[in-house]
Amino acid sequence: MTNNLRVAVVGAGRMGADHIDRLHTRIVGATVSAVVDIDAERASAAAARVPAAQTFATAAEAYASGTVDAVLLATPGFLHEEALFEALERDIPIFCEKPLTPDAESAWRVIEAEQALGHQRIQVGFMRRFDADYAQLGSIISGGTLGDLLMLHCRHRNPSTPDGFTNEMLINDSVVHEFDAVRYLTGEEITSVQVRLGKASRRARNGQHDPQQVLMETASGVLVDVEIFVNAQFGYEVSTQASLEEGIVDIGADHGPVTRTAGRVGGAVTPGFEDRFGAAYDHEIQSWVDAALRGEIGGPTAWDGYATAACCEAGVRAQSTGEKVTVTLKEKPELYR
Ligand SMILES: NC(=O)C1=CN([C@@H]2O[C@H](COP(=O)(O)OP(=O)(O)OC[C@H]3O[C@@H](n4cnc5c(N)ncnc54)[C@H](O)[C@@H]3O)[C@@H](O)[C@H]2O)C=CC1
Ligand SMILES: O=C1[C@@H](O)[C@H](O)[C@@H](O)[C@H](O)[C@H]1O
Repeated sequence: MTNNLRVAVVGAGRMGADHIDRLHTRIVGATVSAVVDIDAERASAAAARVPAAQTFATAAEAYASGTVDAVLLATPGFLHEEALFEALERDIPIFCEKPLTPDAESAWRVIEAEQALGHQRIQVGFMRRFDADYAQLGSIISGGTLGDLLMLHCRHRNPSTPDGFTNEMLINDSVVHEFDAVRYLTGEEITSVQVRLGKASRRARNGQHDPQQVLMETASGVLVDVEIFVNAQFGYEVSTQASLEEGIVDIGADHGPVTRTAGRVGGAVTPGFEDRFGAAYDHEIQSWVDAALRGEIGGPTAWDGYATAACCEAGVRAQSTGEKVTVTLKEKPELYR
């Protein structure tokens, strides 16, 4: 067995370039052997930092080069399904940035393809599971010392959105993280999703109604509310307050020194997800590489991708109806139990 995973990174945009940098500088046991992007300039710019990496316009060309043992997909979510099939056909370790796919039907097709392979190959990029705050909250909840979890109050605020970030993407690209985090923290599936649209910010673009309030219920009745606000200007915030029978727990406050001087008190606001979740991304990719070298996966599965895609689909429907939409999942296949 090799002790160096040669990785092709497909999609060298904001997230792909960040993963290339971490694979090249901080991750042990892997090298970036190929950078794939339809935009040749982007591919070259990202590969320039990694002398050993070749650039390609398509994943197929990278695979044909014979230099690829595993693939990291960081193209937009609507392109993941086809790329996943292509990689599953080669039976190589796959790290797929979230979302697995944007809707339940396409996610289920991926599940079926992985089942046909007979073993798990896909790890989905829900990095919050690798964040220290989330892990600690998870331990408090599962440890039971504060009694049962009753409610979760979540805030998910981004400073602004890139061009092309649609109203559906508030759910499919942003709240998809809360869908996974809620499933992770409660150990339960989400049974319904409702979206409330109130007063909108004048900053919202591309047909977005921003902010939105997303309400969920889990199988045992835990109630969750999320403020998703993607043009919040001030900076980045992903924080949660958990109400348990015997106490309240907060995670996700800005960290760093708080200085009191000249009659003022304050610290720095987190600018973006790269800073808030930098360590979590490092842990998730290291976990993927370590597991891939053993022929396993090291994090959220295609089932997690499917279950969250079903929630996204319900959320997008709820955006237009305002009604509570039930989330119905197919039976969990043996491969994911
Ligand atoms: N886990 C997290 O916190 C985050 C995850 N993401 C996810 O990462 C993925 C990429 O997002 P961003 O980097 O923000 O997007 P981006 O738009 O910055 O980059 C996407 C790249 O894919 C390339 N591309 C498009 N079509 C392609 C094709 N057919 N073949 C090869 N390359 C192609 C584009 O030229 C671009 O360079 C998405 O799935 C997104 O949801 C994004 C931000 C944070
Ligand atoms: O995944 C991410 C982005 O795609 C999304 O657009 C942001 O809202 C999230 O905070 C970030 O983690």
